Parts: sequence; structure tokens; C-alpha cells
Amino acid sequence: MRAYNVAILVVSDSVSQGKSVDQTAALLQAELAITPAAPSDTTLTFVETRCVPDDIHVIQRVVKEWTDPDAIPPVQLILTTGGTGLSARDVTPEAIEPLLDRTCLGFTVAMLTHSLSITPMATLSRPVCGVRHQSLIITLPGKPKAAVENFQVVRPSLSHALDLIQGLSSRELHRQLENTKLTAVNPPKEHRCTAHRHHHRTPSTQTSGGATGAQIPSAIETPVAFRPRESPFPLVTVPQAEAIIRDHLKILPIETVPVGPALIGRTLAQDIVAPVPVPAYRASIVDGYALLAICGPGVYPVTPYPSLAGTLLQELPMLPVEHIMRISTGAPVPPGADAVVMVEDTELIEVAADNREEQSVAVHARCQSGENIREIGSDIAQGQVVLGVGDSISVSGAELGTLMSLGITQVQVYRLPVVGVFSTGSELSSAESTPSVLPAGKIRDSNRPSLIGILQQHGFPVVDLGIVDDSTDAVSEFLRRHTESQGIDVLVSSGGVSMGEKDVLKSVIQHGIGARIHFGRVNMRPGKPTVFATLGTDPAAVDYKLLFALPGNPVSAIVTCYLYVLPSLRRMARQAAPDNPRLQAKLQQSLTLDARPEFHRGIVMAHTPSAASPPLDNGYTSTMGRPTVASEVHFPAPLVVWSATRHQRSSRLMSFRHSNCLLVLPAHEADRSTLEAGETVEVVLLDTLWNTHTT
Ligand SMILES: Nc1nc2c(c(=O)[nH]1)N[C@H]1C(S)=C(S)[C@@H](COP(=O)(O)OP(=O)(O)OC[C@H]3O[C@@H](n4cnc5c(N)ncnc54)[C@H](O)[C@@H]3O)O[C@H]1N2
Ligand code: MOO
Ligand SMILES: [Mg+2]
Repeated sequence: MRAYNVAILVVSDSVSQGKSVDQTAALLQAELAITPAAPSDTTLTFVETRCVPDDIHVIQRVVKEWTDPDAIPPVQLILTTGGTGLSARDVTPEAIEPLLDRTCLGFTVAMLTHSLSITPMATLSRPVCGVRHQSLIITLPGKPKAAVENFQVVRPSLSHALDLIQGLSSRELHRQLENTKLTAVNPPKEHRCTAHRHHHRTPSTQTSGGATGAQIPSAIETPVAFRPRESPFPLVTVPQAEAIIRDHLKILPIETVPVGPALIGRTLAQDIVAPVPVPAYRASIVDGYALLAICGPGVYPVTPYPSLAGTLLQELPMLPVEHIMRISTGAPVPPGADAVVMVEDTELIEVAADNREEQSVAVHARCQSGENIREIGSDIAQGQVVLGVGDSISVSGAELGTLMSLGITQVQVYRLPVVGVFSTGSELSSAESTPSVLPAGKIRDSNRPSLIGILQQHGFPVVDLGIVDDSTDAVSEFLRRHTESQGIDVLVSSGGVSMGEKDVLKSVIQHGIGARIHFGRVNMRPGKPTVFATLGTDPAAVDYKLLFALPGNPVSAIVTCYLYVLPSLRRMARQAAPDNPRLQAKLQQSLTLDARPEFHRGIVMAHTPSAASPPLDNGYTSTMGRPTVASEVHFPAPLVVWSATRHQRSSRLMSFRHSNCLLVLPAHEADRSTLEAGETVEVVLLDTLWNTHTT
């Protein structure tokens, strides 16, 4: 079964201005959801509805976008509704016709013939059908009933038309059709099933129980035997995936928060102007004696009132001429003094009568005026812009300390995205409810805690949404509930996105909750079935949401969380350096390249290990024997990198153990199947882990 994507363009001034509500698109979606009667037929998957005014240029812009050969997802069938009549504003045919490479008069005639059999007023309709690039465009009337009737007229020949447009030869199609018919009627013995014939029709609508009332797509209701055997989602490249995500991030508002330790990791949305100078008074830099520099070395009486930490300037007397005053670091310099001599450069001459205080002290060093004094505003001048919009309050603590030292109690920052994390899988048991021994077939949910830990470790607020069973109903109900919640900006799931019959997540995302899937597969290992979708159209709206449906294999889930989720969260939080840090390192061993570009789990070190300090062993056999590679290292390069284990599999978390980086390996090519020891490779640092292996 072949799957084609369908987009609906509602052309209407009044709908686009919000003066009326369109019903046609929903009815057409319901029609699309009807599973074709013949097993050889195609699946039509609804991907998007857009609404535009009756404006030639606007209509053309959308149609050009959808028919772009690089459109993601590709749109093979465009149904427009409205604007085909005779009134002055009806311009859909005028917009579409110039874009067509070939017209398809047959569809036009079929629709008109049918409409004329219902009403002579159909003579006023001006439908246009044709092909642009590899997309078929059909202009339907705007009235809901008429649009559906016209669609039903063309539906039987659509599949074949789309196949031909995609380049499948007519003869091949007929042969496939015949074969499928034969197989369907006479299934192979081991699969023979007398219980059902292939006349399944999915109801055009289904009560889903959710508040949106959105229908469940045909893909879900399609009997397992007829589910698509090829993913309809094109494999996008990693850079494409990254760019697509960047284009659809949520714009988060600014919020005012208290200044305190929790501010670390946040990004300022305002400039900070110093309201006061720092220091606010002339302060000593050292522990010693305040004096007048011009007096020079000599023996001086010590005033009985020292200036200590906490002493108020106003409490200090004027320093009498040719006297000195004990002073501690940070304490105010008394009036009458212009320098401080360090205690190390002095000597006790005479003790006071109480046998405790100093009577007189010899100053041995010669001071310059101003020596060892922090002048007012010399650290921060009053009115200076100390931090700006976009500055991070970093883990160094310096920015937070600056704010605190200025007495700033609250600041405006960009809100952090709140992430809801859940696992999908009927095989999963949560740690909380897991018995010590699981029945075979059940496994422990490791992804959810791992993902939550990673995200929290990077400073993002996470809501643990638990586990949801792999059933259409359960996932639909779950997603509706959590996409309606305004407290969550980003949903991150793992599992249920590949080709299995219970991998229902993509269908539910696309049809059950009406989100838009921007990509459904990425050419990478691990992480091929990664899905990115958005819900809502206005990225600044409070209910706009991002959905990252990560693959279920534990290593794939973690790797894709690092590569896609974390940079996105950092971007939304406006962090100055949102991307994972990357660097070049010398490979210490040869590695076999995969058919897909690989993010190979590795260990990068900032030094060349010696036999005495070998790299960690993370061997597949878990023997814990030290690898011989350590004593063979001869590279003087400051950064060196190993595979964490040569044998890596996306189900094997042990292939990730001790890793602090991902080696960015290209896909193998005909003339290049390995990377050799000594070659330079790029590595993505899994930042905080980096520290564990640097020296
Ligand atoms: N016919 C094909 N099969 C598969 C393909 C493919 O292209 N065609 N892709 C493979 C790749 S690559 C990956 S990655 C996985 C992704 O699978 P799903 O995202 O659909 O995930 P599940 O099927 O639900 O689970 C896969 C695997 O991971 C285990 N799992 C799932 N969730 C968790 C969890 N929370 N904690 C621990 N382990 C989990 C699950 O039990 C399965 O073993 O699909 C391949 N198949
Ligand atoms: O892409 Mo899957 O993530 O290799 O295992
Ligand atoms: Mg699966």
C-alpha cells in the first residue's frame, strides 16, 4: 500500500478574516480517513489545512510551498475549497491554472458532470485540476456538501493518478494490482484467514472521547495486514532536522523572578544598570594600617579606633596627623588617610597600658597615595550597564554575584520551557510499581527517568507524565489531556514511533490531536524514527506546543534528547550558547562506518593517557580488563577520543556507559568504510559529563 500526503487549502475571505467558520476541511478530512476498499489502493494521509483569503498571490504562495519538491512533508495531493464561482472575488482558478505543468481535464469533467446531474447551477462552477511538479491539485467548491460530493467523484481514480504522477509505470501498477488481488483472494496457506475479507471501511468519523472531537486517522484503523509497509515520512538529514526544529520553536514570554541561586541558568531579558557604585565607600584591599602616604616609613602612634569589617564610615574619626589606624580588608578607609600598608610591612614597637592594644607601630614600607585602596565605583561605576539582554546568569556564579552585590532583588528573564516527559509502551513497568521480578515480556521503564534526569540536570523544569499504553485510545486520550494543559510547553516521549503495528504515536499526533509533524524520520544512527511536531500555529501563543517523539530504544532516546531536545530548550530559554559544544579530537582506534551517519558513543579526554592512566574500559564483554590501546597511544594531540565500546547498539545502554561525547561519524561510502586511528573526528560533548574525564 502506498501512502500519499494530502493538504487542504481553504480559500475564503470570510473564514480567513474569522467572520465565518469553515466546515468543509473537516468533512474532507473525514473523507480522507475512509480506508480504501481495495487492498491495492493507496492511503491518503491528511497533513495540513491552511486558510487563505481570495487572493491570487496568497493562494499561489501556499500552493508553491506545498508543491516544492523539497517540501517537508511532501504533499502529493492538494485540495482547494472555494473561490471557483463567478463572483468577482472568486479567483482560485486564476491562481492555480498558471502554476500547472499539465491540466487534468478528466477530473474537471467528472466533477462538473456529477454536479450538473444535481443542479443546473453547476454551470457556474469553474473547477481546475492539474499537476504541478509531483503534486496533483484539485479545486473543489467551497460549500461543504458540494466539496464532499465532488471529492467522492474523483476519489476512485485518485490513487492511480497519484501513482502515475509519482512515476510508477502504468504497466507495473496493473501488475501489482493483479498480484494483490490474487493474494488477497488466495492468501498464502500459512496466512490464510477465512474470517475476514478485505472490505473493511473505516468509519469516516470516530468518537474519540477527547475534547477536540478530532477523528482518528485511517492509518490507525487500517487492519494490520494493510498498514503501510514503507514509512510515508522522508528521511531528513540531521542538519535539516535541526533547521526545521529551529524554525518552529515556541516564543516564551518574559517573566520577573527573584534574584537568588535559582537564577543560575536563566537568560536576562533586560539590561542591568548599576544603581549604586561598588564599592560604595573607599575600602581597604588588605589587612594593615591606614595612613597618609606622604608620611613615609617611621614609627607612628596607633589610634584606638580600628576600622574593621562592619565598621561604619560615619563612626570613624578623622585620622589624626601622623597617626595610623588598624584596618581590615574591605573595611572603610578613614578620612585623613590615603593609603593602606600591609600588616606584614610593619612591626610592633610599643603595647598599650592594657597590654592588649598597640600603642605604636613602625611602618617599614613606603606607600603611594591610593595604594591598597579600592576607590568608590572602581569595581562597578554607578550607572554602568553591568549585564545586558541575552546575557546568561552562568554557572560561574559571577553574574548572580554581581546582581546580588548591587542589591538587585528581581530581574526580568525569559521564561524556561516546561517539559512534560512520558514513556509509551504496554511492556513498561514504572519503577514505583515494579515488582522485583518482572514476567517475561515486561521491562522496566528506563527512558523516562533518564530523560527527566538529563533535562533537570540542564536546568529545565520537568513534569513527569508517567507511562501510557500503546493503544490508539490511550495515547489519544493522554495526548489530548496533556496538550490542553497550559502548563507544559514541550512534550517529550519515547517509544512507539517506528513501523510496528502498535507504534501509534505518529498517527495520533497527526490526526488525533491535529498537530503538524514536521519530520518523522532522520537519517542517523541511533535515532532514525525521531519525530518532531508542533501543535498550534502561533509560536507565541500560550498553548503552542512542541512535541518530540523520540525512539524507544534507550540509547536512541538519550542521544536524540541531547541532539534535538536540549538545544531546543536552550534556544527557547534564549541561552547564549544553545548548541551542544563540539570539538575536534584524534581518534585512537579505527572504527567501521555505518550506512547511516552515526553518533557513536565515545570517551574524549584532554590528555594522552599512559599505561599508568589508561582510559576506561567499557568493553562489550564487560570483562573490565584494561584495553591495550592505552599503552599504544602515541599522539601528542591534547584531545583524544575513543569509542566507548566498539560494539554499539541502540538497545544497549552499556554501549553508552562512561561516555562523555558522541563521535560524529559520516555514513560509509563506496570508497570509505572505516575511519582510521589517528584521524581527526568531530565530537559532540555531553557537556556536564565532560568534567568526569578531563584532567
Ligand atoms: N520495521 C522496522 N522496524 C524498526 C525500524 C524500522 O525502520 N523499521 N526502526 C528501528 C529503530 S532504528 C528503532 S530506534 C526502533 C524505535 O522503536 P519505537 O520508537 O517504535 O519504540 P518501541 O517499539 O516502543 O520500542 C523499541 C524498543 O525500546 C524499548 N523501550 C521502549 N520504551 C522504553 C522505555 N521507556 N524504557 C526502556 N526501554 C524502552 C522497547 O521495549 C523496545 O525494545 O524501532 C526499530 N524497528
Ligand atoms: O535508529 Mo535506531 O535509533 O538505530 O536504534
Ligand atoms: Mg516500535
